[in-house]
Amino acid sequence: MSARDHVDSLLAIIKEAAHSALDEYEKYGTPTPTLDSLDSHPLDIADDKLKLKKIVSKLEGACDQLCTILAPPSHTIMNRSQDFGWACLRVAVRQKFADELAKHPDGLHVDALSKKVGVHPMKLASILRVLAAKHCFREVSPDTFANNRLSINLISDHSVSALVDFITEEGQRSALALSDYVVDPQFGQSLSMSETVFQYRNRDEGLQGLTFYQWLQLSVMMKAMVSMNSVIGSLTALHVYSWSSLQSVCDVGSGMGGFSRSLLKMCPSIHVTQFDLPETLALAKQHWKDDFAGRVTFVEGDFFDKIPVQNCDLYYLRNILHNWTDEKALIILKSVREAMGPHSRTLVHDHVLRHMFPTSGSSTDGLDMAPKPMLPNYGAGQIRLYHQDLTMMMSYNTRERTTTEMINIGKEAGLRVLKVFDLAEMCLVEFEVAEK
Ligand SMILES: C[S@@+](CC[C@H](N)C(=O)[O-])C[C@H]1O[C@@H](n2cnc3c(N)ncnc32)[C@H](O)[C@@H]1O
Repeated sequence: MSARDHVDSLLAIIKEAAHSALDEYEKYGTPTPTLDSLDSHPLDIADDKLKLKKIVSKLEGACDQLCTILAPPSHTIMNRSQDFGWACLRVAVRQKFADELAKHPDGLHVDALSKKVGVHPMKLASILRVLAAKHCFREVSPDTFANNRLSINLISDHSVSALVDFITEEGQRSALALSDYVVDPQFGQSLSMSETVFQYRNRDEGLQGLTFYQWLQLSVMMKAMVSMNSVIGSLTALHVYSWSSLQSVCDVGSGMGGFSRSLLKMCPSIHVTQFDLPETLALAKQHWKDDFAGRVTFVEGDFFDKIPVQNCDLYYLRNILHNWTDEKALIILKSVREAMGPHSRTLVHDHVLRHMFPTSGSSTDGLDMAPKPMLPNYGAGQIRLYHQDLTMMMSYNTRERTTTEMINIGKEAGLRVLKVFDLAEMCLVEFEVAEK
């Protein structure tokens, strides 16, 4: 295929995907918002954005591939090495730019904004222009900026704002240390959870031995996790799996119970047991108070020891296995297997690694595959998945798994796979007991 053929095929994919995205917005009887709009569209807050997410993977992947084919390579490499957007987002969130601009929908000059946010007007303008060039905030007249569809997500009470605060600190610091870490004779070759990039860059601070997980203030991580789950559309799982036929669900490593809460709302006859460590459940209970009284039970325990919640219809594990090594993930699944009755099911809800090439037939590991000439894994259309994989490595010395790897660990634990559901960024793998 020539470059011209590639470009023509990519343009056709982009046109078709862009029109499908417009259709998704317009299904709600409301036009697709422009970038200047400050109103939320019903689709922005819908639980089920799976169709749009799949379309956007295609669109982002195809647009990036098209520009990469046509731009001079040095131009592309330079753009990718010099991306300060994350640092500017961090300042915007910390100094509450969007909160102040929300009081001035027609815009505020940097001289006036500077007095409110405590950043020198010249520096403020440079930071805002980096962001506005990528459509976050808009410059309405010289040096006068206003909020737009993206920047309103940075207002402090928006869940995405907490996520930006979290991601732009720890992740970026570790990423900077990565090139030294990988060649360090001790840390670079280690797969121990106590010798990650995180411990490497804090090695003079007496943190050795403390895992990233232990170090994090539980509440900070939990707040960020709630936002993360909403951004990546975790609640889509409610709409692709048949929950209404279930009566009892054990949420294994339930955290703050974000998923259980939505499940209980959607299915009035379900009873949920939240199983987690005592310290996490103590925090979770503060959030739950008496909500759903009689339909939710809290059980403290350690999934490396035993899950004392027997014979539930379903054991649900969201964001659990990926921060443990294969050896530890196997112990967790064996505990789940022990708790399961002959008709119980287990649902693993995790990110899933997609290779750059098809592994069999027309699909990679049972997942959707991008149309040619796109990379089968959607390339830049799934970049967050590869960043997530790197985050797992830098924080825990673990990684995201392919569906085949998940299925194999399940098999070793005595579970047989029933179905894989592709949720665009994450997936659900449903298991039953292998031998009843
Ligand atoms: C990454 S969070 C996921 C929380 C939740 N499933 C979600 O998706 O929002 C991992 C959870 O596993 C729990 N956890 C960690 N070690 C555990 C253990 N040994 N036994 C039970 N739960 C544990 C943590 O307390 C935390 O709530």
